[in-house]
Amino acid sequence: SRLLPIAQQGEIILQQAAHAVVDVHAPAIQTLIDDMLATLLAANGVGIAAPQVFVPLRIIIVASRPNPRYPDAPLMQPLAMLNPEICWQSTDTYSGWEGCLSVPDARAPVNRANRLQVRYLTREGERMEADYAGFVARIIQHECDHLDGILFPERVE
Ligand SMILES: O=C(O)C[C@@H](Cc1ccccc1)[C@H](O)SCc1ccccc1
Ligand SMILES: [Zn+2]
Repeated sequence: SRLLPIAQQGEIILQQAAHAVVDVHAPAIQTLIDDMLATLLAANGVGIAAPQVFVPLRIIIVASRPNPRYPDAPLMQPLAMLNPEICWQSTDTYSGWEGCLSVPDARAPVNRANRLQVRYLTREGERMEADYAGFVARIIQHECDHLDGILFPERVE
């Protein structure tokens, strides 16, 4: 895997909507997922979206782990979600600190839905639908915002 450059706030790619993946099995897609994972881990992130590595595709990786701000965050195997769609989210929201690999040195409290249901394709092309809550739901909302060109400072009230 390669470490990819991470787009910083101001790059137009971060403000654009990304395109759906058509062929999940394409070698270039599989390589991109591996490179996004390596880049995410090297940057100590808990999530990353393809536009952040200058690729306008609807691919995110969710990789929650306990961290100073969220010591009780679940430790999970990094999960690639292709063409993710949040198909339901709770009206109850909660505020939590967020950061962003594309907005360095910024931390702010953001209100996010506490629970959600997301439909996506796995990297093997399997259709999945799953429920998430808490910090993992927060990461998913943050990453799906990236796919629509939205950065977390735009969510700060
Ligand atoms: O830039 C990104 O998308 C990755 C963010 C993901 C994130 C979303 C919501 C809340 C926290 C993080 C990076 O992981 S920022 C680094 C980080 C890691 C753990 C906790 C907070 C911030
Ligand atoms: Zn981000």
